[in-house]
Amino acid sequence: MIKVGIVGGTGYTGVELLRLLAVHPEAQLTAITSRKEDGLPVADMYPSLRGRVDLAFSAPDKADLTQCDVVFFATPHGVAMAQAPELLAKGVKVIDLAADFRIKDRAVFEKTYKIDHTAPELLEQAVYGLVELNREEIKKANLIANPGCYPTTMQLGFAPLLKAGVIDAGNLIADCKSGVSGAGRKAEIGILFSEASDSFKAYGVSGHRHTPETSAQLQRFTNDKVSLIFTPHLVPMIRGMHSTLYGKLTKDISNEELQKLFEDAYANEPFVDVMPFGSHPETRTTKGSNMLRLAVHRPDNGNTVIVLVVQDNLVKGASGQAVQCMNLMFGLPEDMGLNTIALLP
Ligand SMILES: NC(=O)C1=CN([C@@H]2O[C@H](COP(=O)(O)OP(=O)(O)OC[C@H]3O[C@@H](n4cnc5c(N)ncnc54)[C@H](OP(=O)(O)O)[C@@H]3O)[C@@H](O)[C@H]2O)C=CC1
Ligand SMILES: CC(=O)N[C@@H](CCC(=O)OP(=O)(O)O)C(=O)O
Repeated sequence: MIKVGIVGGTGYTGVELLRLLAVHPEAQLTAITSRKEDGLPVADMYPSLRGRVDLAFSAPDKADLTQCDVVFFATPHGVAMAQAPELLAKGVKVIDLAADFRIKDRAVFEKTYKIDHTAPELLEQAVYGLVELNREEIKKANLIANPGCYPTTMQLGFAPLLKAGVIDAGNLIADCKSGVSGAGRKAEIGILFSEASDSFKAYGVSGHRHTPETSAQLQRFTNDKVSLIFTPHLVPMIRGMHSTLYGKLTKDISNEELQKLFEDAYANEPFVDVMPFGSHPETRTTKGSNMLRLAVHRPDNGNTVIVLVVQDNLVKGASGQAVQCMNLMFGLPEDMGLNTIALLP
């Protein structure tokens, strides 16, 4: 059994890790931290876990994380970088759901997150945990930088087009919508029920921290300079993400060939569903599951290709993706513990 620690077990991605790992056949939950809920049984806070998780939360400084085989950080940016060096030195694998190790360029990270990086020596060894685009590296990794939720949709949607060289890398547009759980479990005016439940708005339009992360990763797939415009929106739902991606075609290519690019790219992927050309994927078809669905469109057979991508931000966009990485890092079947079908309606 793999002994698992979770730092930040009370947050949304933390409890999602608990939901997935409590029924994972090879995972043994060993330590779950919370600064605020030290000593409280996990199932008292989350009764959905009654009979499944019999641990109590412990304060991070009391939890002996070094006894774990792997520690997930489901914490704000800046927490994992403080503890990862010691854990890695003691042979514990680390999977960070925050951004501490996602951007290789320290200066870009510090400018984007306005945090001084305290473990820059680990940036090079960290492996970006987007399995479909980085599987072999993840298998060998000790330190995973789990991708952001929006970047997962943008990369899986744009990558096949960039790899095939059929769109203008300098003209990528992503119009993305997230459910409110994407903002985490915290008290903040903008995510109160009466503020967010019957309304719809864009945010971060002049610059969101996921743009440098996504651009740097997409740059791996083309020699042309990537230029991405990314506009996130907050939608009145709890879970779910819908990204509408626009690319300008630069090659003469048929709709069938476009569709085939995606079908070939994801033919053997258990967690990417390429729907028939012209489909309209719905976020609810991914709710609670690790599946990401996408569909290709080409309005009026013109020179714009549109890729619609949906996922559950807390599963494929965060904790499910992290467990997918864990499975690979420990030589387990990639889909172990992740085969839940989405909730409908
Ligand atoms: N929500 C989402 O859809 C996604 C989130 N992410 C990323 O995952 C990470 C976690 O997100 P989310 O679960 O939404 O966040 P939440 O705000 O819901 O939870 C944060 C957790 O971290 C703990 N925590 C906060 N500060 C510290 C600290 N200094 N040291 C130790 N523990 C701390 C909190 O518990 P306590 O205060 O009791 O210690 C809490 O359990 C973030 O970096 C986020 O950006 C990534 C993809 C998607
Ligand atoms: C709705 C909402 O607020 N979403 C978050 C995205 C959270 C996330 O996945 O990103 P990181 O891990 O990079 O923080 C936001 O836009 O900040």
